[in-house]
Amino acid sequence: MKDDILKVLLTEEELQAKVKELGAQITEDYQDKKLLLVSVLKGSVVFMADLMRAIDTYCRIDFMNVSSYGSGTKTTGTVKIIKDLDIDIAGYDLLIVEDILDSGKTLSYIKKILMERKPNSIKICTLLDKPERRQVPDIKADYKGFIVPDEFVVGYGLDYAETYRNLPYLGVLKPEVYSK
Ligand SMILES: O=P(O)(O)OC[C@H]1O[C@H](OP(=O)(O)OP(=O)(O)O)[C@H](O)[C@@H]1O
Ligand SMILES: Nc1nc2[nH]cnc2c(=O)[nH]1
Ligand SMILES: [Mg+2]
Repeated sequence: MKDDILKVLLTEEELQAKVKELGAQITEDYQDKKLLLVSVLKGSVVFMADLMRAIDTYCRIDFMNVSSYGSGTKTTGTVKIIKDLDIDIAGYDLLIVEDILDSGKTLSYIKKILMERKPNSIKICTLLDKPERRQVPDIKADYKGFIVPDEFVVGYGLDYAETYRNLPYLGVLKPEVYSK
């Protein structure tokens, strides 16, 4: 698997340090709130698992599965709900946890449908932001780890054709991997 990586963009240490920083900020901001962390499957699970342990205040967690990329590297533009939340979110302070904000279609769709359910507040925490590829201009992250260049990145939860999610770092694949 390592042989498929062209370059490492963010090391395991850099990722872990940033997650600690984000967790500390969220801990401070949500002291007197009813925090519900909403992880968007599957990409955000690795970040979510680390982030929730870096947060030192009361919180609950829930998961939603939405998919728009299929097995390719380009958004299909259509976001589908595959699994909805279990919890009724009325009265909660939601923090949507995402691995990457790219075209913005996934997060703008999720934010819109969750706002209709009248939570107390909704904010977005994304580990990665790829602003050069944005198609929905008004979607912004309230907490952001790193800005990444316009390249398809894998690892730390992010996949190519459902593979590479288990890499502990973030990297870019060699071009020949896509023609396999
Ligand atoms: O800003 P966007 O262009 O919408 O892209 C971001 C979304 O794309 C990926 O999910 P994907 O739909 O590939 O599913 P996955 O999380 O299961 O990999 C990623 O995890 C984000 O959720
Ligand atoms: N794996 C992966 N999924 C994405 N979804 C949106 N952008 C990306 C990306 O750069 N990599
Ligand atoms: Mg995702």
